[in-house]
Amino acid sequence: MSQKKIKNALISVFHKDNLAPIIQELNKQGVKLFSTGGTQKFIEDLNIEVTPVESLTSYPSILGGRVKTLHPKVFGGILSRRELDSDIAQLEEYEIPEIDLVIVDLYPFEDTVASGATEQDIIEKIDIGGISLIRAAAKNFKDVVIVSSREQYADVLSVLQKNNGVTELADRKHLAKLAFNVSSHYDTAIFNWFNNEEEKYFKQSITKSQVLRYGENPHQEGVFYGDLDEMFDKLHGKELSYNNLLDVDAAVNLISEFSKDNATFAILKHNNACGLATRENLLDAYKDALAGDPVSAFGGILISNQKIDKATAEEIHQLFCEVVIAPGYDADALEILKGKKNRVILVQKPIELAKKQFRTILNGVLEQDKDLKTAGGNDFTIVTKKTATAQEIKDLEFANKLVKHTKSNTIVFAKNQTLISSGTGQTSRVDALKQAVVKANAFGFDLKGAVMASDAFFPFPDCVALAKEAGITAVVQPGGSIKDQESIDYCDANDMAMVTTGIRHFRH
Ligand SMILES: NC(=O)c1ncn([C@@H]2O[C@H](COP(=O)(O)O)[C@@H](O)[C@H]2O)c1NC=O
Repeated sequence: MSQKKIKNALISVFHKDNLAPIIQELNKQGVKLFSTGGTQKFIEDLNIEVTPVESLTSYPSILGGRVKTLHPKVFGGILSRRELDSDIAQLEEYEIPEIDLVIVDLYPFEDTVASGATEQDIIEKIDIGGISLIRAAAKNFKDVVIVSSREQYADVLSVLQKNNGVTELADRKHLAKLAFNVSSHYDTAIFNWFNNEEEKYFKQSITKSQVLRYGENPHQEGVFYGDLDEMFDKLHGKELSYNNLLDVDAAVNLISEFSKDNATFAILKHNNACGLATRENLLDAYKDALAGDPVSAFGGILISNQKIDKATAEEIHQLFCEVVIAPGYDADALEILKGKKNRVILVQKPIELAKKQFRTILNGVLEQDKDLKTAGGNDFTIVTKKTATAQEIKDLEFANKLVKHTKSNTIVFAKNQTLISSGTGQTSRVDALKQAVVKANAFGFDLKGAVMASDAFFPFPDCVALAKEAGITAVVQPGGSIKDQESIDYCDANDMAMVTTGIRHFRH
């Protein structure tokens, strides 16, 4: 029979918030309530009759709460198949009541780990009875309703109200699916807490998702697994697409390199910056970022490290751009930016970015630590006779931050805290350099006095020679080539400064 009326319910929840309405509804419908210690007290405080689970099991809660519902009288009532005469006969024989509804909210394992609790506290927050109740009730969804999270209370309440406690098979099966989502997520979190040794296993569980319009191209389906609301407040515009999300990721990672004390604006296309500038004020930072490559900026992703004001918004509004990201917007600035219906406007919340990266390859997954190292001026080793000037050092730092967030092979030219041009994602470093020169020339930039950053070492002195020809006066690179000295000798012979960082920034 697909329709079931609830007669008996077992309620055992850690967080008691939002529980009252559902308890009151069950009471109204004459459902008999069984419950564990704290939950029982909560129900009693509502002046609602409740039977302690101990009087069902004839056992007290023991071992400090480690065993309270783990008993055949509880699990028999949940797992019995109502259509099987032998199961029903056994329930009668052992005086086990059928339990048709189970509400559980598990011990907060993840929050406990995140709080920096001791190992013993964490272990005590591994819920055993609750997870068993969830799995048992979900397995027997044909007869039992399982509510496995506080987030489901509102939906379940409206189903109960609508049908006076009668549930449909489809609803119960859906709740069973949600229950296994909860239990598998919970066990993944526990496993990953243990999974810190040499022998690694890949297990991730993300319970939030967003179906995207399509993937990278319209013929590909796409889904984002994660919680965008945790990172951004979306104030305006259409849904973010798969490609938008990749650009947004690149943008927030790039901008995280720059201190909020100085206004910095970046424009990205296809995950690479095509404009970046740090200035005294945001308007200038935006204008100079745009000047870097106004052609590529069309349809780009814009990100600022400071609140966007009206003057900057007026300039941005002239440009067709897909997404604007900032820590905030002045009210008049926001009104201007909302002037384009589809333009996505995001407020970036101050949350920490993930420290691990995963990507699928072949028939598996690659994992690595995120590239979180950035060399500052103090980490630079000057390897040439000529020292870089104070301004060049600032520009070298700037260019080196940028190179780290650009597809390899890459060469970045910068001057006065502005991206002049870059060569991105080329199969040879020389080609990346040539591309950067062509782009700088195309937009009328004078490379005289500009600096150059390279994501990896120079295997030959050809790059510094081409850079010299273009007008570059100082270079930053990781170093480490067996032929480093040839590039250094070239710089020494040609009045150029070179610094090394010891940190390679490949980005494949
Ligand atoms: N040990 C058991 O048999 C057991 N049965 C239910 N729990 C959990 O106990 C909590 C509720 O406890 P209380 O009602 O006493 O506040 C819930 O998070 C539930 O998942 C148990 N605790 C942990 O394993």
